[in-house]
Amino acid sequence: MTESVTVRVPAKVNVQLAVGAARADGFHDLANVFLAVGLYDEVTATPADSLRITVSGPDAALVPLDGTNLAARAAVALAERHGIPPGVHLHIAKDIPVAGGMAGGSADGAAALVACDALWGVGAAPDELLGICAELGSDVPFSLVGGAALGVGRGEQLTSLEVGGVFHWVFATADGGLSTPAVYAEFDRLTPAAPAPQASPALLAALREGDAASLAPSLTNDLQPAALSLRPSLADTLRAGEAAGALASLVSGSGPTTAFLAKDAASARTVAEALRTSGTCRTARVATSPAPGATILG
Ligand SMILES: C[C@@](CO)(OP(=O)(O)O)[C@H](O)COP(=O)(O)OP(=O)(O)OC[C@H]1O[C@@H](n2ccc(N)nc2=O)[C@H](O)[C@@H]1O
Ligand SMILES: Nc1ncnc2c1ncn2[C@@H]1O[C@H](COP(=O)(O)OP(=O)(O)O)[C@@H](O)[C@H]1O
Repeated sequence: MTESVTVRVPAKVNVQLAVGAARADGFHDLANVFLAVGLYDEVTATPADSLRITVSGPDAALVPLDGTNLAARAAVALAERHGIPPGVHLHIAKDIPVAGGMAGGSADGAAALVACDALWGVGAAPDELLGICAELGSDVPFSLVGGAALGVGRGEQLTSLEVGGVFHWVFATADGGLSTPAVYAEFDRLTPAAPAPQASPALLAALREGDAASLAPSLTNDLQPAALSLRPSLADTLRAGEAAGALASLVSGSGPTTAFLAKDAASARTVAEALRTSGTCRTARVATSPAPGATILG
């Protein structure tokens, strides 16, 4: 019997997040251009008598260990469909900021699904895995596939996008998270008549070309004013990164992590160092994109 399976899964940044009006079901229609970035969690699944979650890493204390953890929900969803008892120990080695707008929980859900599928020998088809991901959360399907994709509907209906080069990023993390529903509610308050969301052709072309200078002016996040309204100090972080030479800055998804696009690896290191000493963030990390989706290691 397989002893354990480890799956590595990336964080994401939304290079365009166009948000429409709230729907009857409470979700918002999106044109959500996801880009996977090379900051990773690893989820290891090991046989156990019952479902158990453990977490390591600097933010481990912020992660729920009960059935609300997206990794636990993924294991239960797969087990129920296939009539398998969900006996598994899932260990999450957490490096993605928690509640930071980088889809760390979604990443763990996708990783746990792939790990349990392999551990239990289920062999679910990719479409079944994607369907389970969409039930777990709007961002979870993207964590499974990685790379770059346009997400429509609530963000779960994906079309893969071509990326023609490597992009260099800096991510400034903040103390304390922001709640995704609270940021969407603030968006509704600030945007009484949101137009239908549309992906930007210029942005898609810049991704295709792999050209950071063309991507920079196209980066947009409709949730940014709402995140700044709830956390005004993020404006200082955005200014600090731009002053240090970033080509562009934006809030990552619902925040409060802020993302800075750099010209190259050396510029990314300079921007990160300036942010670390600026006093406007907790820390700053460099990462490149695109990155592969949930991948079994070894
Ligand atoms: C904003 C984004 C951008 O990619 O991510 P984060 O920045 O939080 O990581 C996503 O839309 C977050 O997706 P995810 O975190 O999976 O959300 P879900 O679990 O599906 O939904 C949580 C809550 O967010 C709101 N929500 C989410 C997606 C959507 N299209 N419209 C919404 O209004 C709803 O209030 C919903 O109850
Ligand atoms: N495996 C997980 N890792 C992190 N948070 C999780 C996880 N499972 C559930 N959560 C819950 O999801 C919330 C949002 O976390 P996260 O996915 O990291 O942020 P975001 O939605 O901003 O990208 C957390 O505050 C936590 O309560």
